[in-house]
Amino acid sequence: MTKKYIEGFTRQLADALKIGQSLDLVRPGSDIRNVVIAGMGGSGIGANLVESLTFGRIPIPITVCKSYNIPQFVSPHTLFVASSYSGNTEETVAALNKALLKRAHCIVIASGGKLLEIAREYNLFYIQLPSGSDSPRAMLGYNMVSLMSLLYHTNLIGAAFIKETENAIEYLDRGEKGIQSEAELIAKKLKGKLPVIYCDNRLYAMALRFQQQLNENAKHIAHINTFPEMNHNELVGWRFPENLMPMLQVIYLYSDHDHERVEKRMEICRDIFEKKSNPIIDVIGEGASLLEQYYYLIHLTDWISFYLAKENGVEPDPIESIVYLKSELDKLK
Ligand SMILES: O=P(O)(O)OC[C@H]1O[C@](O)(CO)[C@@H](O)[C@@H]1O
Repeated sequence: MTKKYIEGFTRQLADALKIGQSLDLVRPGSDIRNVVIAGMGGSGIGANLVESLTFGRIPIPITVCKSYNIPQFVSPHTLFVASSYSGNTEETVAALNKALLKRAHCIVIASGGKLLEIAREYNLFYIQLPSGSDSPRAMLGYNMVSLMSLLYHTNLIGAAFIKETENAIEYLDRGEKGIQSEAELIAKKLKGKLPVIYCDNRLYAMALRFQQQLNENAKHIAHINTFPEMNHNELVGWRFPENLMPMLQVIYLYSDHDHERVEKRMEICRDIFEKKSNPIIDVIGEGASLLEQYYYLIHLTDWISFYLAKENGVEPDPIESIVYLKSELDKLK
């Protein structure tokens, strides 16, 4: 993911809002009983983030689908969104085809490819994203805002996300320099270490985005887990292998929506982790609402992955191992 996309994150959000506001979606009606969003990698993470942001706030379940298969419950009462920037990712295309067979209410988000062909063939509603990027992970702003716009136009969420996105754009633009310097400092601390990202379960999708960006941009392995679940298992594993302990670098991600008991748990565990490894890096979401804090954390952690790529002496854009994997898979078709 090239630098210009990280720099352009707020412009992307602003553009995505315009696209979202101009949608002329025929409402599926009140018979929608669940939402399923299919997407992989850089296009799937937007679904995780939106699912997490809406958790406890919308009356029907959202399920994220990251495979060739779809849940058995998909039916004409399902709002099924197939999201793939290229429109050609085989798992997402397969999932959409299965949802069509189940007569789900299908919608496509893509810049082109097979998904748009299917959308046109079946007369599905679609959001066409601007083409030109070869990194779907760089289009997260479009992806998230498109998904929230769809939920808004189908009456599943209110309009608050629009104002919150506008607030975040202003806040991030004002704080850009500070965000970059903080990211650079954190990246230096991560060099040569295994990042272990912990947070409240509420921020799971955010930790996943951070992990994926470290993987693809910095070519760096990372581990994530959430509180309180990790207190019931992983905590006990903080003993072996002994020679790995000094290489672990714990990063705590925070939002002000973290559960108060989780905050206490994280503080008790701080001592345990710091005795075994390095002082914990605290990364705190800034902004008034959870969505604003998510945008802040996305932007900051994108920059961390960019600076860690620099520290590692690699280009953030290419994903050679994935290209190799896909070419090998193609031979087996
Ligand atoms: O958004 P798309 O085009 O479906 O791509 C999904 C994922 O597939 C890849 O293009 C390759 O696996 C990733 O870079 C990307 O995150």
